[in-house]
Amino acid sequence: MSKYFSRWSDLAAIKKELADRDWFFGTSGNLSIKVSNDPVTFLVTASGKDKRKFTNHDFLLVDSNGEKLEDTTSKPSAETLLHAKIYNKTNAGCVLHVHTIDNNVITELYKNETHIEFTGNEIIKALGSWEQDAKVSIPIIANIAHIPTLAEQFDRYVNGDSGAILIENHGITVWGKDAFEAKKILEAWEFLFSYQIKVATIKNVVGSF
Ligand SMILES: CSC[C@@H](O)[C@@H](O)C(=O)COP(=O)(O)O
Ligand SMILES: [Zn+2]
Repeated sequence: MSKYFSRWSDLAAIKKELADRDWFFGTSGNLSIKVSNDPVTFLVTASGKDKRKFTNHDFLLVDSNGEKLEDTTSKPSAETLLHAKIYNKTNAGCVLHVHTIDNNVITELYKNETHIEFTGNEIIKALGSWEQDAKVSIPIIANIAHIPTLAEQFDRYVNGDSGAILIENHGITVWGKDAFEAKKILEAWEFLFSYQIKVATIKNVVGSF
């Protein structure tokens, strides 16, 4: 099987897992997987589709600028430029972007903060930090409608082969060396967001008595 088809099936598999989690509300979300390094090419989800549905037109191949390399009427994701920033700058092999209630609410809870820090939770090990009392931090950037401007802001925090960035009241983008790692990172952050929101809610309710 060519690399193209093998990567296609890897991306379809992760898309199915995220769809099973119901993380693709209202056509939101976009996913990509690297196909080649030199030149950089990657498969990215087609724009505007319901990512819970599975068709032969779900993904298209694009170049390092996010321009399509296939003769198709499909358009690459509106946020392809964010994926391109990661592949051009790091050795990441997979990028996942989802809008969840938790990843939106957490940015509201930490409005005016540039980062959110988490410590004291076992799931932090899934983010690669194994030491006692490890701290992890995720940046929050403003949600700018003009994608090239958003991509410039986003690029400031693309600093390693794996990582995650929150976009305020929009969603999260994570990346890792392959689909397995990217999904692990995504799930660990979503766990931390959900945990933090529940703790904050309980403390608020208890505090009001
Ligand atoms: C309807 S969700 C809003 C979109 O603008 C975007 O944020 C998104 O995640 C999906 O856009 P897409 O172009 O389908 O990749
Ligand atoms: Zn989005």
